[in-house]
Amino acid sequence: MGLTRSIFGFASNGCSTARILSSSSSSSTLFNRFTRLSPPAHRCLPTPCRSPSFFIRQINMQAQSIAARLSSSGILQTKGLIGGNWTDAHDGKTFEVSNPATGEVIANIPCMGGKETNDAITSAYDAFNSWKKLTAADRSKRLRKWYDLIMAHKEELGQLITLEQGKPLKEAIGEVSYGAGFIEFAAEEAKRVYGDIIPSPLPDRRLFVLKQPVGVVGAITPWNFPLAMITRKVGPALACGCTVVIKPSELTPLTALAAAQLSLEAGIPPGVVNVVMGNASGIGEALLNSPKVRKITFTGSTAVGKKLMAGSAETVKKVSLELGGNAPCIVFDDADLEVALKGTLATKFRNSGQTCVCANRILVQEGIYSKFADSFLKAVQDMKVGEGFGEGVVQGPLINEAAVQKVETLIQDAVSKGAKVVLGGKRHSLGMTFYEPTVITDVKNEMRISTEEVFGPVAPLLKFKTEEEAIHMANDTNAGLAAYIFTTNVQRSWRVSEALEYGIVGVNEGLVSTEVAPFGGVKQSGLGREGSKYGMDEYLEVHLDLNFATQYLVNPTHKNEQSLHWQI
Ligand SMILES: NC(=O)c1ccc[n+]([C@@H]2O[C@H](COP(=O)([O-])OP(=O)(O)OC[C@H]3O[C@@H](n4cnc5c(N)ncnc54)[C@H](O)[C@@H]3O)[C@@H](O)[C@H]2O)c1
Ligand SMILES: O=CCCC(=O)O
Repeated sequence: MGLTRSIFGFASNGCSTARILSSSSSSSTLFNRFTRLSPPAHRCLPTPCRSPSFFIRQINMQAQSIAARLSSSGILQTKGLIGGNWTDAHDGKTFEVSNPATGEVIANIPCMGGKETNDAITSAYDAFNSWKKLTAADRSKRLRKWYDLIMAHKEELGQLITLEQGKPLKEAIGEVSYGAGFIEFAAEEAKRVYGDIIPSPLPDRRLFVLKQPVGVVGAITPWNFPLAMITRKVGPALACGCTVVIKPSELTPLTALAAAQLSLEAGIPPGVVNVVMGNASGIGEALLNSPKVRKITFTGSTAVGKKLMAGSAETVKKVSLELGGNAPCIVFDDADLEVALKGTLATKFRNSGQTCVCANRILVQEGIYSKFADSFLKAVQDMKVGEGFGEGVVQGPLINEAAVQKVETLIQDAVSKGAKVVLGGKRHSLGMTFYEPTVITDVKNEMRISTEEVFGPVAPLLKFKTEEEAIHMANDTNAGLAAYIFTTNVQRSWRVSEALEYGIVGVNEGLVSTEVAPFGGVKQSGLGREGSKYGMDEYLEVHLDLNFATQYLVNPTHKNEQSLHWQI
């Protein structure tokens, strides 16, 4: 118990469970390392003590001071948010959130399930009635204020992301700006939810098309972008007049809770934004089963997305799915080598390769293959791996042990089928879930490393001869999220881009995500789009008002003598 310290500076006491959780440094680390393998639902534990619930155990000085600053800034929350109230689980259970770089427990969070989710749905349903009736200008102002607050807390939110997700601080702060951008864009777009007036076939009818908010939205998000994957949904949902129940990943709930706290400060009324987390399947079932939830918006794996889509059928909910990718990155002989290298490195190693739009297969034409491979190898060799807060670090840890094991399995499979590891290919000497930046050559499109999403810092190089072969290889997958091509031939750039069966194609560009453009996939990479005006449509229903009241404009004594022809 002696080593257990809350960031508020006093030792917790009287909590037998806390004692169990805070055993010696090494066993604590080991415990956390392995518990991150299990589904969060299985990690629900009795609440260790009444308050505070935010602990940092055996942390290094840097993490400790970051935690203290985060706490004193008041944006840190460690309970669920239901109807504007910070809430514990009804049975007092909690689960641990830990730092993937060190295994240290950062916080104990209420382990919520179906009951709390139903409460959150009720709150969101009640709040919907008044939120949808605010003027668009009013909703816009509050969203703008939320954006401003997030940007004002950019550094702290970035630190929080690095603490719970592991990405380098610079990238984490970049995610905050990127994520906030979706709220800023939605704040502007809220004022432009236009309808239509359709020319009527009859003189005394008017046909108005109104756009109305869908209703209560269940938003389920992954751990790889703990803020941006939430704002990309919640910004437009709120702008359109919907209310939300957010279920962030149990691996990274703290950023979601901090963002929710800022939404309250921004004047977004209680119940409009709710956050529950803990038992993913219990929460999912409650969201799916409730007829009050009219929309499920999900970002995550294709397997879970399919389940949610099937589960939405019973109550016929609208569904948006942002699922896994298998991005080909095609480098043609005529590519500008510098541009191709820069773009490929950016798309491959962003977030330690844990991005749905990361290059999963790097297809290089035979004429430039050796030159590209040599330069690529040199650049990857220079990448600094370490804890996200470390100076000059460009690659942090993977999210958990399961992620490392997946990478290992895919590499073993590729090597057993003839691929060669030319760089890395093993765990990093830093231990934990750090993995060496890796380059593999002689990869074939049939290997598992090409057909499955790697989600790690592994660059598989494949060789191709012709443009047709490259297009065939690129499209030979069930996924269809992002693809990249590098060429200086303008005709080819158009031709190949349009032949690729993908929602997004980067041409001489490795970073394709922005709030002003539609983001989303085709085939099994998903349904719908996020960002831009298209992202707004996902939260709107089309309402037709076929209005005969205009008879009184034509002639006050006018009789309904004419009908639309299909009613005759
Ligand atoms: N297309 C995109 O925009 C996009 C963006 C980011 C991540 N992703 C994908 O997400 C995956 C990585 O994220 P992940 O590991 O968190 O994915 P995941 O599918 O395991 O989990 C995503 C979310 O779903 C929840 N969940 C899991 N089972 C559930 C259930 N039965 N009911 C309700 N919720 C459930 C999780 O707790 C989490 O909050 C990758 O495949 C990646 O490509 C896609
Ligand atoms: O992981 C997928 C989302 C990444 C992005 O928005 O660029």
